[in-house]
Amino acid sequence: MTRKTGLIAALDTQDPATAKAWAQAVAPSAGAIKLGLEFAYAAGFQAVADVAGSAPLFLDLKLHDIPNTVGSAVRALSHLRPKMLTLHASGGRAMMEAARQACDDAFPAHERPALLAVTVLTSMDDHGLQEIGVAATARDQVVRLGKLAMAAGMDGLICSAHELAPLRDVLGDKPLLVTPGIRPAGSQAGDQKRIMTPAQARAAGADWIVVGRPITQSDNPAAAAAAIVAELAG
Ligand SMILES: O=c1ccn([C@@H]2O[C@H](COP(=O)(O)O)[C@@H](O)[C@H]2O)c(=O)[nH]1
Repeated sequence: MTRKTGLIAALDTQDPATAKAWAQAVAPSAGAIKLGLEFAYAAGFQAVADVAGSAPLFLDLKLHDIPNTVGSAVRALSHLRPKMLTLHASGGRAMMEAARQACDDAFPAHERPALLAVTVLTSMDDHGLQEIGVAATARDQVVRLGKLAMAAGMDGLICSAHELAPLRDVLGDKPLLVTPGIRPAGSQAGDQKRIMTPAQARAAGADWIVVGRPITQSDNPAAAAAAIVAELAG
């Protein structure tokens, strides 16, 4: 199956004016903008709504709490009409099912966000997993949590590009697979551990790649985003 891989630009800042400027800069290239914990905590949800006004919103709040609280949080977020919303698969089946139910209740059918379960953060490697008591490799843990998330009714998964092939082998074409940890050749990995270039992620079968600092910390965010999209098309 041939996939078209889209770009989601991660706008990690605390400043609404900066986020708006970046959103405008990447608008010709990005299929969605990602606002997450840093921006929501610093600027508030009205600012999230303002910045997202003109672009599809990937709301990366990585919900992780007891089922009742996560379900209520999904209901409380419904006015933002995100295109995608994240939660942690490690919160377990009942938590994800509560999010699914809340989403189906609180959103009109044609405006339901894709619920995406974070499997293993792309900043973690096998050693980092061992430190928190997970003996499995990152790859095996991603597949284990990916299967659980899809059984709990999630629409897709957040994973690194390294796990795309094993996930497709086990879960097929249905899940929306979204990969942060993307670094164009020559850019700094920073805190990301499981990385690939945009072209490698596309070849591996990503539906979306998420790119933040290589765009926002460049001298020209519009050109950086356009170069990534050109790499995806090439
Ligand atoms: O496993 C995950 C889940 C989410 N993220 C988010 O993606 C962006 C990546 O930003 P970069 O600057 O390109 O590293 C960031 O907002 C994370 O919160 C992730 O990196 N890994």
